[in-house]
Amino acid sequence: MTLTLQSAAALLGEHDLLREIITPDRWTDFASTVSDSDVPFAHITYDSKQIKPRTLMCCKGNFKAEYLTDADGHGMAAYVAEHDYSGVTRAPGLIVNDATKALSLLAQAFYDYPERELRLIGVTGTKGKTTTSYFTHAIINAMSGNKCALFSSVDNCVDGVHYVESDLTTPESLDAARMMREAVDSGMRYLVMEVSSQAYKVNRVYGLTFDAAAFLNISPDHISPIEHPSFEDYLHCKRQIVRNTRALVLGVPGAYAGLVAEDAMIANVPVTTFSIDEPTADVTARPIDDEHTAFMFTQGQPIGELSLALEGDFNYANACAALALAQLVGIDIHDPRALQSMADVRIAGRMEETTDPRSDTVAIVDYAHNYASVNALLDFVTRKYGARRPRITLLTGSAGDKAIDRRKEIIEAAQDRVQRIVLTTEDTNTEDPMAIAEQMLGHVTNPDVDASIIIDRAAAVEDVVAEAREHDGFDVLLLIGKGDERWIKMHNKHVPYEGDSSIIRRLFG
Ligand SMILES: CC(=O)N[C@H]1[C@@H](OP(=O)(O)OP(=O)(O)OC[C@H]2O[C@@H](n3ccc(=O)[nH]c3=O)[C@H](O)[C@@H]2O)O[C@H](CO)[C@@H](O)[C@@H]1O[C@H](C)C(=O)N[C@@H](C)C(=O)N[C@H](CCC(=O)O)C(=O)O
Ligand SMILES: Nc1ncnc2c1ncn2[C@@H]1O[C@H](COP(=O)(O)OP(=O)(O)OP(=O)(O)O)[C@@H](O)[C@H]1O
Repeated sequence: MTLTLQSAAALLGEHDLLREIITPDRWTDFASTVSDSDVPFAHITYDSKQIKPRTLMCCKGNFKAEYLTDADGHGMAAYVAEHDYSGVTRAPGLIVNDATKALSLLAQAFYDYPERELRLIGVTGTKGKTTTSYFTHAIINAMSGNKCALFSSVDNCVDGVHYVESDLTTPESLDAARMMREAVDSGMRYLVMEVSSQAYKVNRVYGLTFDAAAFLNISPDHISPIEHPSFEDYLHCKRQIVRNTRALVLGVPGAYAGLVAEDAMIANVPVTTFSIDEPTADVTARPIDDEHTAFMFTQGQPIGELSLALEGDFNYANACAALALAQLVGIDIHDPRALQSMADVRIAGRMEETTDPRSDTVAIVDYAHNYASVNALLDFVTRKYGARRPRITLLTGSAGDKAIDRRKEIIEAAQDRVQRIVLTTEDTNTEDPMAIAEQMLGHVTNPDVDASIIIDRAAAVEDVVAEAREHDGFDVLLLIGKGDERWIKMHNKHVPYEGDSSIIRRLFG
């Protein structure tokens, strides 16, 4: 399909989004009466700085009229917006009820519906989206000759070769449609994508139907003025994936899993359950040794044994979800290559464990940054190292401007299970890092925990390593929340940072 003003108006009309078309001379319902309405658009964008001749400009979010001041000079052919901008442009405006929904639909049309040429897999949940996406990607690639694209919060890959660091967990709808077209043109036949609650909140996946989607788990997170006003809103947004998929993979037992199963029943969507705790689930994994270094996977009958490079019981749960997803898009998960494809998957900054050659110390760099993940990480440490009675140090901060509850929850998850807490800078953005650290310190109520603040994150990592080296005994250092990221978000900018993983590599040699 070639997108023109006429076809755009028709599409928006079909979805009951079009209010009217505004030109400087008159307002109309009939797109065909607008000049050049049958001439295809050459470009589509949501950023006025990208306008070129014959661009369809989609104005959404905190858009300001002044952004369009030079738009006519740059060749804007038309705009889509919730407001009338005829005061600053002579281009026709498609005025809509909801600009983000319009953007998603128009982007899919502009790029000729690439999602219809891909088997689409979506992964949502509070924790495990990235890991499950990587596992699913690995299985499908192994079984399809590398024909699987990936959109994740770590990076995106549209051609099976190049991985590009991503900005968002779920890309803006227009970027997603463009990357899906690139993926199809590069020969990809599958796409695995993480779907955040924000993606549904701001319509980044509006109009997309997944062939298979996973609802992994849910726990309170992402509640803040710029994300979700309440847990109810967060869960409601995540639940939208159920009615936008042809088949659902559901983690059980789990908070609200019953509600999500009801959603699926109402939407007539078949459910495949997975679990490492509930033996009656469809896909399960059970440890085969006391150390939990390998698990047996089953789906009615045994699938096989697997030892993951990514340790932690929760990663075996993520692997169950990945198997179920892959099967739903036609992969034979009983072929041993499917299971083994996950064995060596590593994700930068997740469960990276390094032993200090100079002392009895293990450092784990991980991306845990809320109650559920800190708890899961500490379960792992207890299981693996508990018998050695380690002195556990948690180095953490918490993000600024968003997910405010994490500041308390991280401390609550950790304070009765660690001996030392060092509070430091995370992506504090427009907030003062010291203020966040002090808030977190204020939540420490266990008098036995030695808690303090070292604001400079690199210095904090160096300090906890030095402390462990001086300590006479076994130490486990948990450096969480930044993974392998080489920047810290401050005042809306990415400020270069050496990275927790690379500081550990430098110190441990
Ligand atoms: C709340 C939210 O979803 N915000 C996203 C949204 O911003 P927005 O539409 O309000 O954009 P804006 O930056 O205010 O600007 C308004 C519009 O003016 C345009 N503009 C701006 C300047 C100019 O000169 N000309 C111009 O046209 C911009 O391109 C934009 O389209 O659209 C932008 C891209 O189009 C996103 O970058 C931005 O994400 C912000 C940065 C963000 O951090 N979002 C977080 C909360 C988020 O989405 N997180 C989730 C993960 C969390 C989870 O796991 O649930 C995620 O999926 O990443
Ligand atoms: N199934 C799970 N249950 C609990 N914790 C998990 C699970 N999977 C991963 N984790 C923990 O959460 C951290 C982040 O994992 P991952 O990146 O896969 O999740 P995510 O949902 O993509 O997270 P985010 O939305 O914060 O980017 C891991 O480093 C680990 O500590």
